[in-house]
Amino acid sequence: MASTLPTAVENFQRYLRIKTVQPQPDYLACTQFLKLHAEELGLPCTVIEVKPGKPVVIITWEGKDPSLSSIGLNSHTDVVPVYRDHWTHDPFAAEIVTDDQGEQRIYARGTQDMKIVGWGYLEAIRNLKAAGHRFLRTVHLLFVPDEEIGSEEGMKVFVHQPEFKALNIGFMLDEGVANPDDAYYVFYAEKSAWWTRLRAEGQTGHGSQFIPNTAVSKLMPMLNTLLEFRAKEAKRLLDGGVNEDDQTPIRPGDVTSLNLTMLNGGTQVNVVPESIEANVDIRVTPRADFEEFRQWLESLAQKHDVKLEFIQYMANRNVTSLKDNPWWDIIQEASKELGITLDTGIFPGATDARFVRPAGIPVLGISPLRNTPILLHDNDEYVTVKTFLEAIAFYEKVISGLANNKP
Ligand code: MET
Ligand SMILES: [Zn+2]
Ligand SMILES: [Zn+2]
Repeated sequence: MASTLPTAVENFQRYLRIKTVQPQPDYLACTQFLKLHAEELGLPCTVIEVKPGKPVVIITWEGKDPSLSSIGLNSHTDVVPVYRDHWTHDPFAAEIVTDDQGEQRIYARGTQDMKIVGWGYLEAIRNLKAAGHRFLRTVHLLFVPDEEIGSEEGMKVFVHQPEFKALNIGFMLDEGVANPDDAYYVFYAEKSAWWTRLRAEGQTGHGSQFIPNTAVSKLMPMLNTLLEFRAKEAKRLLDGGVNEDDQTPIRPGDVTSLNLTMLNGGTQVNVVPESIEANVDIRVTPRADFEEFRQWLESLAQKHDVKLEFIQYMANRNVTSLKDNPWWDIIQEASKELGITLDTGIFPGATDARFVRPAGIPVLGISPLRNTPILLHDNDEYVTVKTFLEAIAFYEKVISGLANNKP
């Protein structure tokens, strides 16, 4: 039996169906869609091309006192690729399927990361506006490109442009991650992504011979050392100890993670490869000594005659303090009223907040996903309709509070 879905859910499905999937996101369709909804809302929509074909879409709801600093509601529009064969549902159909608990699940790439956030903001604004509210501060919805590939033509550049400065953002919300437990995670800092390319060159020859000095014999020992380090950090997390400096329990943001994500080399099975390349996704916790860790990596590379290059490198210690932070107080108050528990920590991945915090703007990362398995970048990514509707209610409360924060 077909049940009627709230319009908000149907809109969300439409947003999910836009293939903003890397490496060739359909930003054109996405921008048109956002413009259409801005028009429906009666709100001005500005499109700023950070680089040709890389649009930042800003929907603005002006406050009663536009001279006050504004509220930025940030979300990226791009999503990561899928392994289609491993999905049981079309990742871009946004099909709704009822699960064993009777919950309606919306399956689509980007449901969790992070279209639920962007669309949650938008539907919250729609409801608030329809209810006749008008707030003190201006609210800007920012839909930004290319976060999933490092933001080189996204927030990383935009944050330095005059158009960003003109938004006069005093506080920003961005993404977090789903929590299998009954609380929303709130992130005040994040780990630094060091995307590392390792390349070894060596002697080639016949695959039947014991060729000395091969590329593989150089790279492998280095990779093995890295994987040992990985196991040590994983164990530290699993053992459930405490952080030395402040005695808080060790969480994913408090350890350095590392994954060998790409391995390339070789031309034919019986030819010893002249070169081999490994890409390693390293996420360094802000609790680590960046300089010391970097030196360790570089000395390892040197020892094994491996070339090391950082394709993405940030030594980011920027933290949004939760002490004496009125924005945080407002979020806590709103959550309390809704009976939603918050759990604070350091984000294990990277978000656009790492470019915004250094501009002196406090940013908190929240994805309103509780009692939800972590499926970002994974197969069969989904959120439930119930979760999406709760997200809208959460943002309504939070946005009202933030936008009415008296100076
Ligand atoms: N958000 C993505 C990630 O954490 C891309 C960030 S670019 C370092 O992998
Ligand atoms: Zn994301
Ligand atoms: Zn992501």
